[in-house]
Amino acid sequence: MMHRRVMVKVPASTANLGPGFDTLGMALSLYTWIEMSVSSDGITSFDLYGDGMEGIPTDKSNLIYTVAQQVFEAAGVQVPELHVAMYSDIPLTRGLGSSASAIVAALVAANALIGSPLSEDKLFQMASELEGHPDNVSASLFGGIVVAAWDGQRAEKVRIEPHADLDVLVAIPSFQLATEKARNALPTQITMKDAVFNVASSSLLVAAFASGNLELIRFAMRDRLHQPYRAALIPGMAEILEQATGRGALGVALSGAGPTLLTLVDRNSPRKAELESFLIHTLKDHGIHAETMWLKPCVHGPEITVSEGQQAQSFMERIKGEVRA
Ligand SMILES: Nc1ncnc2c1ncn2[C@@H]1O[C@H](COP(=O)(O)OP(=O)(O)O)[C@@H](O)[C@H]1O
Ligand SMILES: N[C@@H](CCOP(=O)(O)O)C(=O)O
Repeated sequence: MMHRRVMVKVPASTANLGPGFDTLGMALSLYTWIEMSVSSDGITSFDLYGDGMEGIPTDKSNLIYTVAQQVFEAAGVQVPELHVAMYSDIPLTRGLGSSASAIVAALVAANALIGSPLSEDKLFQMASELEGHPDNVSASLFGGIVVAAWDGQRAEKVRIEPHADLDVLVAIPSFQLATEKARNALPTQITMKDAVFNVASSSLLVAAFASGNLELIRFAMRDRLHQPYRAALIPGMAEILEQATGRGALGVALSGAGPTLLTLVDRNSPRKAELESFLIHTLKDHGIHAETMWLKPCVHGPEITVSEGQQAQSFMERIKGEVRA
């Protein structure tokens, strides 16, 4: 273990997919990489690469470090000093599951570093508990579309293979919105009518994904549990939710807790450019600058590479062919 290095590549995720609040997730082709090894000089250190890592702690309060220590504790081993290198293409605090991908990366890397004593299910349970909801972590851990339920004690999931024709277009506003803030915007009670609406929509959406019925997505991807309350935090969101399916999207939703807006698109659609322009201009009309990205559902979970001894190439040299920018 002393000279072992574990490289893990973990996908981003979009949670809720509209009506499936805290339940539905889909992995996306946007990634975080971390490399973990036992520190050779007995001091914990971090190399954080790329834009957007400002403010991420480089001491033992770092999320990757604290999650790794929970793995070691659960396995009954002690690895107090680590070296962690990290790079992420997933913008932080935008509703694309950056925290979940970091948690999953830390769990998987730490477990591999000590010879994988913890089962995948144990890592899933720990991830759900750490994130507080299972939707993002299950997508990052298992890939594809995942239906996950967590009762505070135990998480269960079923994975669905995404339809090959599904493309994903996201519009990522330039401002950040912490998940905690967007959760605090939600009411403590909702009407029976709205609850029934969401049970129906979410169930139909899962059935549409499972049966490959892309035409149903538009009708099923509607929500009354969280999106109406979060719309006040994201200028232009209400208009986009209302009009995107008329502009070429199969379905539209707030991605996770936002502020990113997500559309599902048939990859053969002739209206892709129209949709992209509609998203950008609607947000711009509301004073919001946004970056769009065309993504695919990511069909697999973490990719793990374990190596022993020194590496001739640096961390960034090894991943540079795969990063987005
Ligand atoms: N790679 C990372 N390493 C350490 N902390 C991270 C990492 N990625 C995300 N985080 C933490 O997660 C927070 C964002 O989580 P959250 O508000 O749930 O938004 P989202 O998960 O949608 O990006 C960041 O502010 C940071 O504290
Ligand atoms: N179900 C959660 C999902 C939060 O996702 P994130 O990517 O914004 O962290 C919620 O809607 O609060």
